[in-house]
Amino acid sequence: MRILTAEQLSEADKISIKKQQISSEELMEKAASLVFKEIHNRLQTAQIPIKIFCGIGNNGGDGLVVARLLMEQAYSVEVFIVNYSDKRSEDFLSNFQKLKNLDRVRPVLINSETDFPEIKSGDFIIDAIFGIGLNRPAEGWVAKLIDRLNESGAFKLSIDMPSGLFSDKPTDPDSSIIHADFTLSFQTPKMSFFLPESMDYVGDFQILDIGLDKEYLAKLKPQAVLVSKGIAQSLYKPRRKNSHKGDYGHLLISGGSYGKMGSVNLTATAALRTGCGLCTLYIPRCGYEILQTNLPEAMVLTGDDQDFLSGYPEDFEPDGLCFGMGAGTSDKAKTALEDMLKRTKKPVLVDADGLNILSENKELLKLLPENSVLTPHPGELKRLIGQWTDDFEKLEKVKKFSQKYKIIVLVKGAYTFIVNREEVYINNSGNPGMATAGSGDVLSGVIASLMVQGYSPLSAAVLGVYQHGVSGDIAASEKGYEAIMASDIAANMGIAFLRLTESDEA
Ligand SMILES: NC(=O)C1=CN([C@@H]2O[C@H](COP(=O)(O)OP(=O)(O)OC[C@H]3O[C@@H](n4cnc5c(N)ncnc54)[C@H](OP(=O)(O)O)[C@@H]3O)[C@@H](O)[C@H]2O)[C@@H](O)CC1
Ligand SMILES: [K+]
Repeated sequence: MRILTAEQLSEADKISIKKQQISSEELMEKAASLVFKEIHNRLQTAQIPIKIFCGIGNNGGDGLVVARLLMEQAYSVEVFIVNYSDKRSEDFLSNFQKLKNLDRVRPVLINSETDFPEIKSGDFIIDAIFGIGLNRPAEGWVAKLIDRLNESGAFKLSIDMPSGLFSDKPTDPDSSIIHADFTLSFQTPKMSFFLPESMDYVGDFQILDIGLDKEYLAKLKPQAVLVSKGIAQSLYKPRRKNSHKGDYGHLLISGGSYGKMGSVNLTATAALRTGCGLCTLYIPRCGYEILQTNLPEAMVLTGDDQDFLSGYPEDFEPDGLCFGMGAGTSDKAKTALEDMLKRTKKPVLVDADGLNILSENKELLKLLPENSVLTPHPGELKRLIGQWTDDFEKLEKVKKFSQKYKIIVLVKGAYTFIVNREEVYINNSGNPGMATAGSGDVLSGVIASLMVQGYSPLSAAVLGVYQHGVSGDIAASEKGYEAIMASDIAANMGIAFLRLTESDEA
């Protein structure tokens, strides 16, 4: 699914109206009917008090249509017009008239704080105050109304956007923003739904296809692409019957230090569970027995230092390299990374302490082969690219960093972003149980394994992040969030691949 800006969507709105020869009022009726259907499906005419707060633009117009449709089904509905301006939109006005024509309804105008209704925690609030037309923070009594709705404890459903939240630029966290429990949004998800600073305002969300012109939408450059099962399936390369382990690549994983061999174990297990043909581990000597005993499927080479990574194996040509987990940031580990980068032209994956070494020795960034993959979590990212003022600036900085060094950069989080120069992919699989020690080590193993199996680094990153999330979702369904350990994510990778190749009908 492609993520578009407010400007692109309102343009698509106009073009669709023209091409489909419908009026904007008909499009509003269609969009709002879909919202009504979702509510009706869930409430099944339950007589709970529904309070709809409508602005005076088209988002408010949507709210008025939903109000009318709910009333036709005999729901208990009160309508409040948040009368913040006299510039009422045409479609608002025609739907306002239609609503007033129903004799049971008396929409209440809110012009100041004294007009605020009482809101109880058992109310069901529909928020149609502002949508994608928001162009400045909510102010004055409108801001106070938003705060009041938030404090009420009532369930809040936002139409298109939580009111007060910008869709594609930063919103001041001190401004008043509806804290929605659920958002029903039109046509495409919006960028702010996925960013750590704003995602909590959105609650759970669902996208309603209001039928904007597909041909036109396809031509637009998206802000980002939301990775779906379909995209993951299109990247997947089935294994051929007529093949042997040499066809699936030889991965070298370089990392570990005294007390941190578990990270290498996790990365290697994940890599093997993701299907690479061969896996060699390059580690300090203290890890030799540990890994040979724990993971007989992997081969082990050691440097000459007992406790820290050092040097790089002579006369060794793997198909791909993965560096950093548990490696520490000692001078020896730095030299190990430098030696590795000087010896290879193939894209590498650098994670964890490898990223910290790069942050402390920025000159090494220039040695990264083109299309190498970096997998920082927010702390590591900050050390690499410097501080940012908000999530949108962060993303711009990551894009520039990716362009400058010609590399692929992940921004790990609840939604992991995969940034390849100007292109951004957002992953939607996974769950909060995966916020656990070693989860990142497993992810590195998955992506690096795909890289040596002939996937392009970008495909490996997109498919790897998606599969890592699916595997975590399988673990969560079996164990619950709290009990997930990183090794469970590696262990379920096989089922995650079975799920990937299953059609949805099956
Ligand atoms: N595009 C689509 O695909 C479809 C869109 N549809 C619906 O239309 C919605 C967009 O409607 P919209 O453009 O009329 O804007 P909306 O969000 O109702 O705001 C109204 C006006 O408020 C104003 N304003 C802004 N900020 C303000 C502030 N802080 N405080 C006070 N005033 C402020 C500003 O006007 P201004 O005062 O700046 O002239 C703005 O124009 C969209 O979210 C969806 O629900 C569907 O019906 C069909 C398909
Ligand atoms: K809204």
